[in-house]
Amino acid sequence: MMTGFGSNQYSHYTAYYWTHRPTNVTKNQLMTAPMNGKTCRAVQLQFIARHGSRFTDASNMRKYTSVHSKLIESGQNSEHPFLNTWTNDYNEDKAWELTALGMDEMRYLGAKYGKSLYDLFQMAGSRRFTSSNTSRAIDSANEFKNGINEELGRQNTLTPVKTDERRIRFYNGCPRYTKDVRSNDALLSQMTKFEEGNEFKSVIENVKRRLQISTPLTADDVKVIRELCSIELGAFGKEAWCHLLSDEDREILQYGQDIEDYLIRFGGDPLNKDVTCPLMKDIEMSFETAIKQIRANESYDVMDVRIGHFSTVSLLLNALGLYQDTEPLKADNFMEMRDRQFMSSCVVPMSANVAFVLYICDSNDEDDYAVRVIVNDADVIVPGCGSTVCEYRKLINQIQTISKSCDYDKFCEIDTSSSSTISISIYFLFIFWLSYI
Ligand SMILES: O=C(O)[C@@H](COP(=O)(O)O)OP(=O)(O)O
Repeated sequence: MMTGFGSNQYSHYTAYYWTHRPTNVTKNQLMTAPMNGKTCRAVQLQFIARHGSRFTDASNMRKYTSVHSKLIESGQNSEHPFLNTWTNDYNEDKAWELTALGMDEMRYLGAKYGKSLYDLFQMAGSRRFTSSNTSRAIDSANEFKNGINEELGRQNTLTPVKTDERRIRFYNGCPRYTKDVRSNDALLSQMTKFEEGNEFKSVIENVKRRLQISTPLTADDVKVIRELCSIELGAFGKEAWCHLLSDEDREILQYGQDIEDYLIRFGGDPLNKDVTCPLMKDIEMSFETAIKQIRANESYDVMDVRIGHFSTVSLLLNALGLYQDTEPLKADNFMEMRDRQFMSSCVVPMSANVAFVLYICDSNDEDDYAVRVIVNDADVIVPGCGSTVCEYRKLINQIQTISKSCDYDKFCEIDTSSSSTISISIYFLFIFWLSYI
């Protein structure tokens, strides 16, 4: 169960451990970092993550039953006998909820950061935990806390989780982004085209061949089979459904989903950067406040944890300029993009996370701070930084390209000027017609 199945290309439904194996850290491993010949000391952790592995939603749970019935009625062959005994045991009360694996992922991450920044968290200072208002995000934040507490040998003394939709699911409260990106059929047409193309058709034919059935299957049917494979693996450690698809089939199915995610949740539209404004402002403010309070010798947030969703993390990574491909993901370039940077199962699996560790390098120099950026347990170089330990000013410059001049409420307004121009023209035409008759 820990390692998943096959190539683990399950896009949104990839469990964290399947693409990022658990590793051991040593106590205080992140407490120091080198910068320009100095040894810097950790003073703050900002941690932003997608919630842990979860169950699917209720409507998909129902689709499981209809696809299973379709296969049974098609007279599927005897090579997959599990289909004859499989029952849909998914309880709709569990829709969207964390699985045991998801809780484990978040506890693991909490323990990992608790251990690698042990001395930092022994310090006085406040801890901030924020999540969206979904139970999977709140539960994940609590599991992360449990992991830290276990590592520090403490009872549950950390502050409670606060919910804040605007900072965590900033993309949900923005009418312009919804209209121009999420509901933009023209933008999403690349994904639809890919699902109607030859690669996708070959997956459908492969599944039919394995089952020896002639009943037509749809793109949605094979997507449900892929989801059943990953959900059953993640929730129950069962892999029977996975045998209906090959690694190549999964790679094609993932590309279809990655096209959609690239378009609406990553680099596919310029608005995808601007919409991160509330989160980017919050990250900047958390750094700036901590630095100001450190200088004033005051207590500050030594830990600032935010737990959200796929889009929280993917939009943040895109805004930081990470995992950028030179070519866009499109319906006609599957083969060229096989080694792409933006591969959702690796970049944004369940529990995907971005850690910013703030360091002070010279307490006599007010501006001498650095930040180490760690994505899914690996150090990354943010563009403009030049190295994995980044001078604070350089990182803030990158963040400020979005946070500095953004006016989120104004940005999110839908431009009605063209429709109002049409209304005014119709009004004057009507007046003109009245005066004419
Ligand atoms: O449906 C999914 O897989 C994502 C997409 O939703 P947004 O990230 O766009 O809210 O949600 P998640 O599992 O992270 O809650």
